[in-house]
Amino acid sequence: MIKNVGIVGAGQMGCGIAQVAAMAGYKVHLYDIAPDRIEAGLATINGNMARQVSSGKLTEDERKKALTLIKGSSDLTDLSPADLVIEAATEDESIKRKIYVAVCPVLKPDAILATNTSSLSITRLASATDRPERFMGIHFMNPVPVMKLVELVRGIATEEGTFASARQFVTALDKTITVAEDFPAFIVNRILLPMINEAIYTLYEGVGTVDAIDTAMKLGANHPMGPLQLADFIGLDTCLSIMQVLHDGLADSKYRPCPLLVKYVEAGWLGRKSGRGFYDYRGETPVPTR
Ligand SMILES: CC(=O)CC(=O)SCCNC(=O)CCNC(=O)[C@H](O)C(C)(C)COP(=O)(O)OP(=O)(O)OC[C@H]1O[C@@H](n2cnc3c(N)ncnc32)[C@H](O)[C@@H]1OP(=O)(O)O
Ligand SMILES: NC(=O)C1=CN([C@@H]2O[C@H](COP(=O)(O)OP(=O)(O)OC[C@H]3O[C@@H](n4cnc5c(N)ncnc54)[C@H](OP(=O)(O)O)[C@@H]3O)[C@@H](O)[C@H]2O)C=CC1
Repeated sequence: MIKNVGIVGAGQMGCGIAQVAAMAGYKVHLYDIAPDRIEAGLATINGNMARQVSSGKLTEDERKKALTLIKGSSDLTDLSPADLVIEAATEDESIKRKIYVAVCPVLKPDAILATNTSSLSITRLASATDRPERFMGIHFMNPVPVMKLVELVRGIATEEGTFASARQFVTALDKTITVAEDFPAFIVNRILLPMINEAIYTLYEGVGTVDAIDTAMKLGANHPMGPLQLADFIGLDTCLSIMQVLHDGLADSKYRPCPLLVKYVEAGWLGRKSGRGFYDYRGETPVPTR
């Protein structure tokens, strides 16, 4: 029975997962290596809930109750009471593997460890843990409080009890589950990221400007965000990592990351989270960078 949830990584996804878990009544501990990340994350969660109170989706009492359920620290041992830990750190296999090596000795023997990875092999990540049978992918979508879908992904060793507990947890968050097999980038990103990468090629080849491409897809295909706006929202570092996993894992040149995407990431232009990507967010309204 899951009661205590630990989250590793207080970025946009970790904080979103913390928010929805606390709103469903789970006790949440948010861990990040950087204490300022945790502070900023808790402030974002507070702001999101305050907005929900103003729009009448949440009462002030519910907000206060949910907030008291979330604690944060940079001390890994605070994850020891967790029945389920969801790792939502940077999309980099070596970072995730190091986290598992550090976190496993702290956890209860029967605790479940899950990853929110967008693309990496669950079976390969599981091999860096001491509990492959209690390890799986629980892949939330961004923004977590708004998006209904969660992909569940089993590794080769994932036990049925682990899967059933994850299903029960995600259902309690009022999300809809889809099951994906353990192939690079699963279902959503296998389809979405090549589209985003193609939009970046469209920009790179001068077929259209940032504004033309995003307007075309918003008004011409009824997408809520243009693909370049969405890439900035996801994070260009994450988009590049997913394309690299698709390219390496499926060995097909159609997944070649666009050189312009590589250049933006090398510049540290990671999208909204760093203040600049295909748009510049440092002013009052986002301005296209091309
Ligand atoms: C990379 C991966 O591994 C997988 C992925 O996640 S891929 C990305 C998947 N996500 C998408 O494709 C998102 C596409 N975009 C959208 O659906 C919409 O633009 C959107 C839901 C993000 C915003 O919708 P919108 O109508 O333009 O904005 P807006 O009216 O301001 O917001 C709608 C609601 O969402 C909430 N919201 C918007 N952004 C939010 C955020 N970042 N965090 C929390 N809540 C947010 C708003 O507060 C608002 O809630 P209320 O109705 O309670 O006030
Ligand atoms: N962005 C998206 O749309 C989606 C992302 N995901 C996945 O979720 C995960 C997180 O993505 P997202 O939240 O966007 O990324 P962010 O960059 O917003 O957050 C990642 C967080 O992990 C922290 N971190 C890095 N190394 C460690 C470590 N060793 N221990 C603890 N924390 C660490 C980072 O800190 P610092 O910045 O200080 O390095 C940062 O706070 C990734 O696996 C991503 O693929 C899944 C669905 C959607």
